[in-house]
Amino acid sequence: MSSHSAIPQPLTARRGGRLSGRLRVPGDKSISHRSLIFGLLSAGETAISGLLEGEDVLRTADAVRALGAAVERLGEGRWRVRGVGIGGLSNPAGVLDFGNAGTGSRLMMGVVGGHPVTATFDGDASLRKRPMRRILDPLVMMGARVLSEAEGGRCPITLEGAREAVPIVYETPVASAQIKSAVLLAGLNAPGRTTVIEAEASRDHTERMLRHFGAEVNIEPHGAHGRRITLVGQPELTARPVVVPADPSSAAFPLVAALIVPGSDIVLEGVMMNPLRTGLITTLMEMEADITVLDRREEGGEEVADLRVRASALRSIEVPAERAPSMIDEYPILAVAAAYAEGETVMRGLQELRVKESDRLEAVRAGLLAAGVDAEISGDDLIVRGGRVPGGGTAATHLDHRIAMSFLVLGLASEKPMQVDDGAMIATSFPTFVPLMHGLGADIG
Ligand SMILES: O=C(O)C1=C[C@@H](OP(=O)(O)O)[C@@H](O)[C@H](O)C1
Ligand SMILES: C=C(OP(=O)(O)O)C(=O)O
Repeated sequence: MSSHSAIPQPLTARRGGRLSGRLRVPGDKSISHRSLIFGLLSAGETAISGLLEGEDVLRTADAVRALGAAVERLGEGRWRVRGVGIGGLSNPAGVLDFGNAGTGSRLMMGVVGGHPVTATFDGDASLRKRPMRRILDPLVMMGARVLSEAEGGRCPITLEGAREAVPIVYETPVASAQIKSAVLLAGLNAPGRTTVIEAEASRDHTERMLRHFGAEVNIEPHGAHGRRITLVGQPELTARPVVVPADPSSAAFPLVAALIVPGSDIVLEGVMMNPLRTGLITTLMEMEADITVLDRREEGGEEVADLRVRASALRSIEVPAERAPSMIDEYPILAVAAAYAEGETVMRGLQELRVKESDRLEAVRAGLLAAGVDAEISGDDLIVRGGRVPGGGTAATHLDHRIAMSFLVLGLASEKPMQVDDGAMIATSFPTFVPLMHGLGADIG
């Protein structure tokens, strides 16, 4: 078990003056995990810049090292991975401890599942609750064996990878980039074509990176919103430089803070605008948020832009279920924006929120109630009745970084201060959150 269960760090946010200034949030977490993993699976030296140095990603760096790569930190966000190439993994000496990270653990299960190595995956109390059958099922079809697992397919899990991985055609049971990526990563060491079909398109960073490192990937539309992705197995992956853009899921916190704190005017620099990640921006614009997209450009194979955000009178809306994959991690902070929007906001189709770092549907509802905001869960939908935000309570974070940051943002504009019971997990995805928010003028401490 990792050190995450250490002493809780309560934090309080208070209403203050307007937020202003420019900031760049750290590198994208999804791309950071993947850059290290592709570094491991490539021949040669992968140079990474802008890597997110959050705890989740550092756990992936440790695992990549344990599987045989040389991983070096050269400076802030600058890392170098000397890979072993597909087929070149070694058996790790100890347990692979992924801490709080669903992405790191699940993607690495895919890597191990396609290789003749055996590894034990574990993590903190939150990760131990998360469902892993969704990853193990396709890997078993590809020839991997689950040697041991905790009840219900949970960590700790010992996985023996396939001696000779079998390529499969797999339709994911839920829109999940983690399931898709695990199958494709296992498919890298399988002869022939591995196909993943998803009914709703999930983030495509794995597909983009496969191509960037030299693999052949074919992507076709599937149904109204889905995709069919085919990878040609056993390519020669060659080390390529990776430039990690700023994480839109982290940018979401200062963005919503600027919308709800009266008089605010900020610029978020170089935010990744991959269309499979920008559902929150679309939704906030529908809520009449004043967001101007400036200087759209390309950085490291992804579209990025600067976002100017000014305080806005938000209005409530209905968010359709099919938008969920493009803003899946942003619902907690969207619920905070909804608390400040006049009227009833309905967010549909949020069943996947129940299996994140916490049950986010329930954690958001409970946190809003603690802040004096009327919120309700109806089936898989979340309903927030916004307008007045009294604050003055404590939100329970359940080892969930996004719950912690969301309710701290809420407290920047509520009538009374808002507390979170533990801010320690913020370091998993956005270790500089508190100092960057201070830089804008926010009162969090
Ligand atoms: O592939 C990824 O990098 C991620 C996929 C999403 O999870 P699911 O695949 O479970 O939806 C997301 O919630 C997570 O933060 C990052
Ligand atoms: C769901 C998340 O991450 P993971 O699945 O990697 O733990 C998240 O960062 O919101």
